[in-house]
Amino acid sequence: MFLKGITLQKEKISSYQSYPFSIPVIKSLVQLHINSNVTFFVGGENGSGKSTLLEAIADKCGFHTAGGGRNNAYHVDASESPLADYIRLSWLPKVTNGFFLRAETFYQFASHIDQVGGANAAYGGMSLHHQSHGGESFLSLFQHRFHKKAVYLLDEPEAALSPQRQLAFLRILHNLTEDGNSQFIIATHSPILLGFPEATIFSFDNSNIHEVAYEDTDHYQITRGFLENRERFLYEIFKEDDE
Ligand SMILES: Nc1ncnc2c1ncn2[C@@H]1O[C@H](COP(=O)(O)OP(=O)(O)OP(=O)(O)O)[C@@H](O)[C@H]1O
Repeated sequence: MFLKGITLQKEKISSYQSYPFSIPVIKSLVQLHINSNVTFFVGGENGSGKSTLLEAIADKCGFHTAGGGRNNAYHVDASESPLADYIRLSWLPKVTNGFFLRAETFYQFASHIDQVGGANAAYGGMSLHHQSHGGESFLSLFQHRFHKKAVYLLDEPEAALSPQRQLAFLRILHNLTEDGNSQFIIATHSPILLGFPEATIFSFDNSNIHEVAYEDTDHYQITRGFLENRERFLYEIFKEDDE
């Protein structure tokens, strides 16, 4: 583990009226202690601030905020992270290797790798575009590039992964983190990814960031309820419309 904590430097903030400080979880953030090699950010409600915080961490790490590593300043407009200047990262030890990946920019990222001749061993020996759709190239990236002491920041990686590939991704996550050489922070809505053992899950619901057990997440409970009794579940939600 490398990144141990994130502190909001409140003394620098002059107003909480506008983005990003108007987001409840950012407003209430003091310090977030990271204590696992795999940390998840979840929020039942959309727009709870997960991407905002992840992007600020990426910016602070020096990663391209459109998604990518330090040397991947490819042409997708990097968004300014208005939060980055207001957070402090605590490291032990500090690492500079790593990667920020956003599902929606993965396609552009694959193009960039093609352009710079990146279809080499680091990416599985073939163009990412030629590896049957996003899902496979995505896994190829994890398998071939993620092997150094590094911190990886992933925003909804499940968007490019089928359920089987999410399981394959869990195996890669296991292999990369068991020796402590890699650290991941992942914003996700996937009940499969969240099931990674010994991960810490931080919920962004109810206006503050707090740790939750896997079984207590909405993602687990809703998926379980749905799969266990789909007919009943659907009856209940359709009934709400009819009332
Ligand atoms: N650049 C911006 N300027 C102003 N408001 C923004 C900006 N980016 C995001 N927001 C708003 O900030 C809030 C938090 O957004 P964010 O994308 O961080 O949430 P999230 O938890 O990642 O959501 P989701 O689960 O839908 O991906 C949302 O209300 C969003 O509309």
